[in-house]
Amino acid sequence: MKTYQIFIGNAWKDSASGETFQSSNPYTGEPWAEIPKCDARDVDAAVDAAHDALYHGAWGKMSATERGALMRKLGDLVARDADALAAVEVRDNGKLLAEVSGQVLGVSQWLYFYGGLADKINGAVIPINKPDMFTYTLREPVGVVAAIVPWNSPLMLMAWKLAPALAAGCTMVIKPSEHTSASALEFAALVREAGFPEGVVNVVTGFGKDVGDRLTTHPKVAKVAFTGGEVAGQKIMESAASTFKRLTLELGGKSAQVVFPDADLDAAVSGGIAGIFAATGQTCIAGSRLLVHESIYDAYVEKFVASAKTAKMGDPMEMTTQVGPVTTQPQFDRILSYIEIAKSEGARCVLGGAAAQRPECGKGWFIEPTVFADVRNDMRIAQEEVFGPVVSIIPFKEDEEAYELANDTNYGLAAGVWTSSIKRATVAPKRLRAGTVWVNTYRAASFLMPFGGVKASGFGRENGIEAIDQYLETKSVWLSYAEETKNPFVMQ
Ligand SMILES: NC(=O)C1=CN([C@@H]2O[C@H](COP(=O)(O)OP(=O)(O)OC[C@H]3O[C@@H](n4cnc5c(N)ncnc54)[C@H](O)[C@@H]3O)[C@@H](O)[C@H]2O)C=CC1
Ligand code: BAL
Repeated sequence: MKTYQIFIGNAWKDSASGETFQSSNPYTGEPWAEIPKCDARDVDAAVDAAHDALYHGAWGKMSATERGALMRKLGDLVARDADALAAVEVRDNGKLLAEVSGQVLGVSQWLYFYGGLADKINGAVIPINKPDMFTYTLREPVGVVAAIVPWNSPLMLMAWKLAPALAAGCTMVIKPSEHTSASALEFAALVREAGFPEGVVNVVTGFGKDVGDRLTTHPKVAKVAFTGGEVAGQKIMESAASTFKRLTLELGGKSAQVVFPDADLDAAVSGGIAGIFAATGQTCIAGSRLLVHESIYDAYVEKFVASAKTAKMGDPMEMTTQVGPVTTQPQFDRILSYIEIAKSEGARCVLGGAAAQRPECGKGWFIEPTVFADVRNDMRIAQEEVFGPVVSIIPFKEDEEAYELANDTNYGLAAGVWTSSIKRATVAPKRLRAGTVWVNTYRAASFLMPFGGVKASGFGRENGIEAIDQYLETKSVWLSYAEETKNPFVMQ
């Protein structure tokens, strides 16, 4: 067992209560880490440290160029320790090392990119329509940011918030998921080593009801950046309302991949597999609905099942493993319950449909890659987020019907399109109501490309240059050089 401490004001501490909880390795089902169980007292200390760093400490006084340099140094340290960070993430999360390694190096990329942008944030001189006035805008940090992070890609989703927030000049309190707290605490050690002033980055661990709730109601927290489930997202919106916090919410999805009759079938099968079995289906952008044209439906289902059948399950540390365990016991139970719901609704299970009993899966929380065919879009399995390796394949006849089906969900995070027609490749992204549309590819991401959802998938955008705007306020400055004040009883 490894025992962790929380990180406040560049110092390691136990939780105020002294209590801890355990985190387990999803591959073995065994606990491996002891994590501090924080409460409102720890949150208050972390928020005070972040507030002081911004408004009274070194960070608020530092030039943007110096901030950027620190961020790039942190990026170097993450790259130096990438293997160790990835190993911690795999142990805690069960995600494949093959994917986690890329995500950890991505943390460096995000820090380099946003570090480079830090001193390119500028307001504007406004050529005002009034005499004897000089007017300009300042772009200032929004304040203390609470980053509430889920368990599916812990370090990567933390970096998507941390990098633009630090570039904007904000300070942060990070709350990782109670299921995967370790990697954020390992990362915090690098923040200190890089030489960040105390209080700029703080990490508190614990549960949504204790830590999350205090963070989202704390009067000194100006903004909450959240990735997670729809239910928690709604609660956060309600809590944040009392203190008018800015919000970015990146919630779930029920993303559709549309396979048109002119698609390259092998590529569309491979893209379908990438959409639902990568990360064991535990991604907000999982392509959990495959809408396939009726003329190629049977051929597609046959090829898809044949390909999914060969997926190698087992130890996520093995680079050849393709489907790892699900991250948490509650998630394991939830996925199995959705499989039973789908069966009871009359969906035809053509692959999997149970917990994996393979010897290579040991005592881990493994679910067989599961394929339901002949699903109707109004079934719960096609409407609700399962967050596991379970896909619904739905036939369609006309393009128009495909767009209607794809959009017929509360969510709007992502969509995929498979076609060789330039017309369809151009029309479909316009017709699909989603924050991201991939054409002849799926699940590509970059620090350069904005990411976020519409409808119940949330609002605000992470990544890309515009993500910085989510962490800035615009201040308008009016400077008069008039010789005399006009009538003071009317608007100037
Ligand atoms: N958009 C995404 O990437 C994710 C979506 N989900 C969806 O959410 C479902 C439930 O998963 P959970 O583990 O329960 O996710 P969750 O949304 O409850 O947890 C995400 C984070 O929010 C925190 N949190 C929970 N309730 C909170 C509250 N009231 N105030 C502040 N913070 C709070 C948690 O402690 C964790 O750090 C999943 O089955 C999946 O459908 C889950 C994780 C990531
Ligand atoms: N570390 C993920 C599994 C858990 O302890 O919830």
